[in-house]
Amino acid sequence: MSVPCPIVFDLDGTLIDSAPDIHACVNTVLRENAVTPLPLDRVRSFVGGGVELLWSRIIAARGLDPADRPVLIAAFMARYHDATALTRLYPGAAEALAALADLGHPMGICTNKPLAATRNVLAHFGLTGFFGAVIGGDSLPQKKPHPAPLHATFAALGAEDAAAAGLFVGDSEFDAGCAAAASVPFLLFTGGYRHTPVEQMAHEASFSDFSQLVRLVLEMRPRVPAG
Ligand SMILES: O=C(O)COP(=O)(O)O
Ligand SMILES: [Mg+2]
Repeated sequence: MSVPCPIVFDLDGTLIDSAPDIHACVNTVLRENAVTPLPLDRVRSFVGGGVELLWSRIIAARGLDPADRPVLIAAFMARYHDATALTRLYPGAAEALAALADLGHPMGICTNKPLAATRNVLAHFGLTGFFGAVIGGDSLPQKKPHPAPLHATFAALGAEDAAAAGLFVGDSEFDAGCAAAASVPFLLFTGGYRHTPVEQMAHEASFSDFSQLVRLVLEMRPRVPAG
């Protein structure tokens, strides 16, 4: 049989719905600074490019002083690094990961979320053992949509030739751009935090429910008997 392909997953908006925790941490910091809180939809629309971009958008939305950015980010990170109480796994995500692991797929995480917060949320949901490589938003100088984090995740899985063999599963424009820049086929989870209509995003296939994922992977990477 052919070797099961490596699969790299995005995290926020793909495996987990973490926007409610991000929203709560943001609003705690805003309240502490006597700034009007932001609605959940607004904060969710700011997620995808990492913590620095999140706060650039919050500062622009609330007309805050950009000079306060480092202090605001530090106050946010003190809460965010272990914030899991309001975060939920998307239905069927854990079952799909287990099924793909049972089929022998090496799996990794490539997220713009900071690494400490990533490791804490993976541990919280009992997912750590599924992933042979975890690259966070602060693991490298570059973040998605730069291709470097995705290349690094596949390399850490021992899959240097990821472009030919691997798959990247994500929810956002940052993921689609990263996959294209890295020449890795992209599976779009349509239930996450994207802004762009599905048909306007570059992707090889899409799914709206994790019960569809294993079949999709097997269709995209059929196991052909060797020889
Ligand atoms: O934290 C973010 O802004 C985005 O994280 P993600 O790359 O897992 O979607
Ligand atoms: Mg995402």
